[in-house]
Amino acid sequence: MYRITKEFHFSASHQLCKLPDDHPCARLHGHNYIVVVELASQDVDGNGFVRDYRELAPLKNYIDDTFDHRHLNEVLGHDSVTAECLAHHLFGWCRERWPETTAVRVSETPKTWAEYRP
Ligand SMILES: Nc1nc2c(c(=O)[nH]1)N=C([C@H](O)[C@H](O)COP(=O)(O)OP(=O)(O)OP(=O)(O)O)CN2
Ligand SMILES: [Zn+2]
Repeated sequence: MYRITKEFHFSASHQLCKLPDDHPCARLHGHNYIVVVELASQDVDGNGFVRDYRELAPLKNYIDDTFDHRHLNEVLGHDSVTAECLAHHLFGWCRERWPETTAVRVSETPKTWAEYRP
């Protein structure tokens, strides 16, 4: 099995309104998010690729246009935009376009990662 990953970055605000008032993440705050998409395949194509990294450019465009420097509660229309939620959302977006998508990971801070892998 071959696996490839590509990393994307964006900055955004969010507020986890379901958390208790004394939880710091219940306050409006922001992160420099990192997104990693993973694709896997038993075989490579004639170029030796699972998929050309350059074909993942639409994900960069989607992230830049939809999430970068925006308020994620407004973008996704709810008050619980966790890293898990973002990983799940972006997994669905990628899987629709690239069937070899196996996982999406999202980092909010240098110490944390959430992954969606069905
Ligand atoms: N499972 C999850 N837990 C938390 C999420 C999340 O998306 N999934 N999100 C948050 C906050 O939005 C934010 O990410 C804060 O995380 P935290 O680790 O608390 O960040 P700190 O830098 O404050 O951590 P320190 O331990 O103080 O370094 C919270 N939890
Ligand atoms: Zn946060």
